[in-house]
Amino acid sequence: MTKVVITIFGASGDLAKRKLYPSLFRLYKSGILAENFAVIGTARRPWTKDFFEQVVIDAISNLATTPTQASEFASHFYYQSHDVQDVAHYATLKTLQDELAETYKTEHNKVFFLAMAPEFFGTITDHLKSEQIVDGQGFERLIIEKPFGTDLETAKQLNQALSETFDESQIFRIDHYLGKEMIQNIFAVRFANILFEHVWNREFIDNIQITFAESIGVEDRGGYYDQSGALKDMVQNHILQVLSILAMDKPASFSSEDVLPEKIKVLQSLRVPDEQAITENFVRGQYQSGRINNQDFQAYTDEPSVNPLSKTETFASGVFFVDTERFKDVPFFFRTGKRLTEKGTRINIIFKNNANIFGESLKPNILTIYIQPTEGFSLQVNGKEVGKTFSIEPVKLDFRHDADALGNSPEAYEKLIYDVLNGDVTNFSRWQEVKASWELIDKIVGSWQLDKTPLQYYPAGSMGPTKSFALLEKYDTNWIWQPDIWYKERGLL
Ligand SMILES: NC(=O)C1=CN([C@@H]2O[C@H](COP(=O)(O)OP(=O)(O)OC[C@H]3O[C@@H](n4cnc5c(N)ncnc54)[C@H](OP(=O)(O)O)[C@@H]3O)[C@@H](O)[C@H]2O)C=CC1
Ligand SMILES: O=C1O[C@H](COP(=O)(O)O)[C@@H](O)[C@H](O)[C@H]1O
Repeated sequence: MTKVVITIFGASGDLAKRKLYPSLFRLYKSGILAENFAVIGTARRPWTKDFFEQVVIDAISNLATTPTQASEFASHFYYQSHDVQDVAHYATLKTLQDELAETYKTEHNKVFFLAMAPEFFGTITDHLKSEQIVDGQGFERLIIEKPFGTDLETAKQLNQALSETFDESQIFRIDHYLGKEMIQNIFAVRFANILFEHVWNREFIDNIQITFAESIGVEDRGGYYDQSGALKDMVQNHILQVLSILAMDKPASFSSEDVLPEKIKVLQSLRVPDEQAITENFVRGQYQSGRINNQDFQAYTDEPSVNPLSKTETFASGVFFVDTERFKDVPFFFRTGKRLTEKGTRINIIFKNNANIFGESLKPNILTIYIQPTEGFSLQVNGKEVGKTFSIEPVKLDFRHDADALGNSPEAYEKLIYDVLNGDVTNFSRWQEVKASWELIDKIVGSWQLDKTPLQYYPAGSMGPTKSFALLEKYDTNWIWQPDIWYKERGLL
């Protein structure tokens, strides 16, 4: 049971309501948060404690077993109307925090969750220090949301600002993909199976394919997204984090002290492409109007808050190389985009074909890690086709479940908040990782901004521009995964 006061900046926002309150409630139901915790919610709007409690109750209504359970949980929530730019408000916050520490006997342990626009992060942490809300008593941890900067320079400035108040071990940079069940499961697949551990290298792996496909568009986030684009929104953080887990060397133990340096080593070993390699090896796309599941969708440039002349990419694809002994010259292909055929987050590890005794070319072994919407693994292996003659056919060993149907698969945020309460930084991005990934992404963004790689258009409901398929053909391979509809349209299913 953790003793703590958690202060949420941005308590009236979307993230707080959709993710944070349900996650805190699950931790409450499982007893990790019990009597000795309180939550201070802050935002500018003038809510009362009663109103805030009701907001929290509404946010957890589908998770609570009884109304009493929901209201007991919500009674731990306190609201403080607060403009983060106004120093005077921090004095009131300090008083409330000290009172709650006494009332709930939290031993002055504190967590600060910055669930607001990143431009406020530095201001908040400065005031937390100057007004002695961070006072050196108990544990003091800071959780911050993405994006961590918009390029290397702004990321450095932000990091410098945060480090005036918190040291690196106190900063938890959220990448919610690191809280996903199947992303964490990559560690188990790689290091708990002798079957994979010894073949996880350039000698046996031909290529790795990472697909993070979304069928949604930019929804109501056009303003943010148009300044960001797929590369910064999904690749700089989530895809490179996942790649670092896939490519890392075996850590001496499964502790943050051993795991994180291995991940950092991968990100620092990413080959930085020159101009020519960027043009040849990376694809940027933007969706036009199209149909998904018999529904019409408008083009990206017609979305609200998007510049009608925007050249922002809603799709990014390419190939990364990790110059380590383990993976030198093995292509790590990736693609991610909005308004693609369907939501599908998965990783395919394609093994090399060995010389065989059967006199025919065989299909490769393929390990697929399904991240969402279903979770699980499959392994394509070759077997004998049933019958009198002897021929080989690939079969799939498949283990999958629907995370929602299972109902107890903890939300990524629940797992990550649990880690913060335990002071475990393993599933958070360290500054050196962020720095290394921006160094690479800045290079590509710079080239794209000069329009050296032409923007490719794709219809909503497709799997992105044809150039993304041509890229893999250049490397004598294909995207292993396509949605069923893709095969149907080509008469292959
Ligand atoms: N929503 C999501 O699913 C995700 C969000 N994120 C990140 O999380 C952060 C928050 O996102 P989201 O919840 O969607 O944003 P919202 O716009 O929904 O919420 C912003 C919050 O900040 C408060 N706020 C704004 N200005 C001030 C101010 N000057 N002083 C005090 N409070 C202020 C708002 O309340 P009020 O207006 O009352 O002041 C509101 O509570 C962002 O960094 C975003 O990138 C990351 C991944 C997913
Ligand atoms: O960080 C982000 O992630 C979501 C996709 O997350 P998922 O958990 O639903 O796969 C993406 O839609 C959003 O643009 C991006 O900011």
